[in-house]
Amino acid sequence: MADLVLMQTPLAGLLEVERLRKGDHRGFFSRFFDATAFAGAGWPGGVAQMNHTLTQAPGTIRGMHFQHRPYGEWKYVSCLTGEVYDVAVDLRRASATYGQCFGTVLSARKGNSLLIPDGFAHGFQTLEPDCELIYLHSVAYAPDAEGGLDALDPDLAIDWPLPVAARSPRDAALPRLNQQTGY
Ligand SMILES: Cc1cn([C@H]2C[C@H](O)[C@@H](COP(=O)(O)OP(=O)(O)O[C@H]3O[C@@H](C)C(=O)[C@@H](O)[C@H]3O)O2)c(=O)[nH]c1=O
Repeated sequence: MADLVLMQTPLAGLLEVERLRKGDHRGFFSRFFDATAFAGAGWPGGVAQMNHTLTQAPGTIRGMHFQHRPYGEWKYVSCLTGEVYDVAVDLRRASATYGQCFGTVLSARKGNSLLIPDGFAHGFQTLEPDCELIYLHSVAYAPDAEGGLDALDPDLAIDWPLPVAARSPRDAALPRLNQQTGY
C-alpha cells in the first residue's frame, strides 16, 4: 500500500497529498515526506528549510506569498493542529489556468497536505483557534525576493469561508494580480 497518495488538482502541477495512516492501539504511523515520490512530481532537490507557524484566531488569513525567481520555491504545506482553508493561485503566465485558484481544507484530522510548485502564490485562513502549520521549502527564505498578492483581490475571488479576523500589515498592503510583474 502506498504511504502517500498524490492527487492532481485542476491546476497543472499542483497536488493534494493524502498521508495514509497505519493505525494500531497506540495511535498511527504515517510517512510525511518522500523524496523519491516528490521528485517524480517535480520537487527539485532536497528540503532547504522547514518552518512552523501558529495562528491563534479563527478567520485569520496569512498570504498570498511566493518568492520571485531565481528564488522560486516548491512548498509542502501541512496543518498538524486545527483546520485551515488552504489556497494556491497559479501565477504562471504561460499556464492555461493562469490567475485561477485552488482551495482545500487541510487539517490534522484529514492528514492531508498541499504540494505547491514554483509559480504559485500560497495562503490560508484558519477555521479553528490555534492552528499550527508545517512548511517544507525547496529553496531558502530570501527576504529580498519576497512576493505577494492581496488575498482579498476581487479578481482572484477566493471564497474564504469565514469573515476576515486578522491579517498582517504587510499582507493587507500586497498588490493585486493585475499589478504583478514576473512569472
Ligand atoms: C517566511 C519567513 C519569515 N520570516 C520572518 C519575517 C517576519 O519577521 C516573520 C513573520 O513573517 P511573515 O509574516 O511573512 O510570516 P507568514 O505570513 O507566516 O509567512 C508564511 O505565509 C505562508 C502563507 C506561506 O506560504 C509561507 O511560505 C510564509 O510566507 O518571520 C523568517 O525569518 N523566515 C521565513 O522563512
